[in-house]
Amino acid sequence: MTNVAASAVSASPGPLSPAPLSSNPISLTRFLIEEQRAGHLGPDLRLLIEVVARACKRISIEVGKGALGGVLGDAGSPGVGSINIQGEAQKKLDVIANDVLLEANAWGGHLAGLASEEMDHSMPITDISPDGSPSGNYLLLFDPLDGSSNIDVNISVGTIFSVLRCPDGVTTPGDEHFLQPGTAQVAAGYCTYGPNTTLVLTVGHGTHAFTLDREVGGFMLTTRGMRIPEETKEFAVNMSNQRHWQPPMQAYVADLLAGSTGPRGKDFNMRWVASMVADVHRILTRGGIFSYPLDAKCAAKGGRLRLMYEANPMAFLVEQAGGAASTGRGRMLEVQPEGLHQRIPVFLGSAGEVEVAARYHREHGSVSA
Ligand SMILES: O=P(O)(O)OC[C@H]1O[C@](O)(COP(=O)(O)O)[C@@H](O)[C@@H]1O
Ligand SMILES: [Mg+2]
Ligand SMILES: [Mg+2]
Repeated sequence: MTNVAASAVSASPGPLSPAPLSSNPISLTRFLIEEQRAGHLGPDLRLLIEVVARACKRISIEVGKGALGGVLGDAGSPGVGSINIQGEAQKKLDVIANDVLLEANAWGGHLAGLASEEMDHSMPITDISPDGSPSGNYLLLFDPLDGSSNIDVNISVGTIFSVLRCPDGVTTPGDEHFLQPGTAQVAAGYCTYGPNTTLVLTVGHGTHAFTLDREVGGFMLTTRGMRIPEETKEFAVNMSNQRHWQPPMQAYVADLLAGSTGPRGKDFNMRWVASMVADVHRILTRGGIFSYPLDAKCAAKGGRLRLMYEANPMAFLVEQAGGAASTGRGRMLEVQPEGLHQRIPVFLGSAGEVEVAARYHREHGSVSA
């Protein structure tokens, strides 16, 4: 059978022609089987990732319903609302996405336990599985819907996840068993629900992107081995927090803003989606630095972003794409977590620029969290 799209492309070569469509796209399933054959993951982890990907597909459908599906707005009853463990108002889609991930993983997620940004404590799978037994040896952590503040205005949101091993001999894991440094992650990924739905994944052998083919109903490999350029002229930060920043961040951003007239000797552009998934996806695609530093507003909590649900999985993905991830004081993945919902300052993206930000932290006084 002729691939009509491919032949149409090849009939009009030229500098503006899109790349020819592959006539034989690689599905997520086939990719994972190839990774298993290469010894990069075992069958249980492969199936666990398939379950999470299916859940993300389901969340994508829910997000896509928008105002027509009654999924926008706050969770809870009108005027009362619902507050999560983070002290943040929950959106209906925060709750829906969390429920989708819980249900998917209770029915065969190959897990011993899971933890969610939206839940006070972790949950052993024995509490939710149909037959009351753990179904595997892994621990799954997720931010079911990242960028909640963007849901109602139709801007990209996403799901972030991280997979750890359940410690040997533990069949009913508690919160303490999840407190492993990011270097212990065996897989991490996110799914962005934007103009298209893209799943970005690492099992420790590169970072790869899959786009949801809505006609086929599955994720197809669209970028094998994402690479973040080492240098950049683009930064992402919530500038409205500027007056609350500490001296190192004040100095760093002042020099970025000074551009070609300052010590950096080049002009920088700024982007801020306010959905970490979307900002990180841009950086994985074309480079840049993403930062959420410590500021006076979040200092008591240790930072704004969550170590276990946001910073660690993104740090793993970024490092696997040749980038770097830091707290400003050290490598993100080496932080020993002290709490399931711990927060942390984040600098990640192009390795050269992350090192520059870390240097400002070394040279302009210490960060106090
Ligand atoms: O409100 P701000 O300061 O722009 O913060 C935006 C940050 O908060 C987050 O939305 C937090 O995620 P949640 O929506 O999961 O709470 C990040 O995605 C994003 O980088
Ligand atoms: Mg989030
Ligand atoms: Mg969230």
